[in-house]
Amino acid sequence: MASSADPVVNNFPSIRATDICSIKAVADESAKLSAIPATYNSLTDPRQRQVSDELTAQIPVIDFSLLLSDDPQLHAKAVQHLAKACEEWGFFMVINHGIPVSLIDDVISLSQKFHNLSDEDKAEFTDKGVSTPIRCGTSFSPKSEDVHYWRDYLKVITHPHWAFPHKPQGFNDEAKEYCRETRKVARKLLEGISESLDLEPEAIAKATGFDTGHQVFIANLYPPCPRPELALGMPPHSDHGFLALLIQNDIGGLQISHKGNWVNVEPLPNSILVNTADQLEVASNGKYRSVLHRAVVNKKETRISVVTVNGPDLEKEVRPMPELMEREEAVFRGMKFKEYYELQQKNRLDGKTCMDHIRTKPREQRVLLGHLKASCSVYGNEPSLTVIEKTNLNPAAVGDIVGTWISESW
Ligand SMILES: O=C(O)CCC(=O)C(=O)O
Ligand SMILES: [Fe+2]
Repeated sequence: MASSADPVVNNFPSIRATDICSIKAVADESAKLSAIPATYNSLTDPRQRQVSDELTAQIPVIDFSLLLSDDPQLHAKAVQHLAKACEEWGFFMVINHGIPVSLIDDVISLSQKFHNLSDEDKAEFTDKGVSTPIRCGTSFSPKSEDVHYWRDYLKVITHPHWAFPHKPQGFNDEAKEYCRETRKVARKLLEGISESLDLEPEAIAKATGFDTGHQVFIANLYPPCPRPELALGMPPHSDHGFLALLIQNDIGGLQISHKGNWVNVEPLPNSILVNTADQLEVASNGKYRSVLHRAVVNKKETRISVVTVNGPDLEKEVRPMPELMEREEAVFRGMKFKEYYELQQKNRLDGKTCMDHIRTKPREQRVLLGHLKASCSVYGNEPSLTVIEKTNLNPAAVGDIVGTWISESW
């Protein structure tokens, strides 16, 4: 096991993400080295590196054209598939989404070009706080972190008001088109998800102001890392809105948590990867749990991912849908989305802990964690199985909690 006492880690001068503009520049300079700064050593326990490869092929696939179908039976099938994907995985690949491949390719290559601009060229966009429409930086929230992440980011608030960097040339126009397209896909998916909860298709969008809602465009760059087994591009976390839509260059690195296992995501050609996010968990009253995910890095190649996170109106207070409350008890309290978003962005990214601020039933979780810790003389799949047996709980719920616990404790 490597630790900060490992000479391979320690022969690199200590670097804090607060003192650098990008990890890309550090990686470029250190390309021939075999070390990383100890401040980037986040995978301290080998158990955190375990991946369940056999689950990759089981990741659900949603055919978007069926969701749009005029044939009620085909549409109903698609809604059923969505329900299953949201309930069991919180993650799915969307095929036949209608977004041109050329647009996707352009957005990825322009995102890479943006990150390749010099530090001076990017200086005007340096992250000056969560409410700034355009901000670029490195890691996640460097000031609040003990350990940093091997990632540079550009984050732009693209809806309800459009803002975007004016360079490199063409980026603004292509991104505008892409953001519009992904909002359309996200809205349709949200309609299908609404239906799958026995609500009117428009119900969630209307109650939460989706049409004046918040969209963030995030371009992530993960440079090659000399010790990928020690560093993470992004730690385990869930996203803040309803649905996050992700595209990437040909390099893998996204992993999702499924029943306590980390699973590599291998996208189908031309698919868009979708994960359900925190506000959907709130609106569905905990039925569709936001998926815990992370980004791993590799030794040789630069990975680019582009995410649009599509959420409610910042001024709306999001709470479990009132129609669901006729038959259920609320497991979340309402919170203005602006407040939630700022909470999530300002702090250290830490599993799903941000949701603890709005849970009405944190006790249930603590009891579960107690069972889990007590039963955890083994690792991998077994603790979650033990907890499922002991508590008779929904395996997906246990998987989530196990994932959060793994990210907090290991
Ligand atoms: O790059 C990835 O695969 C994950 C990115 C991500 O989770 C995010 O930007 O929130
Ligand atoms: Fe994410």
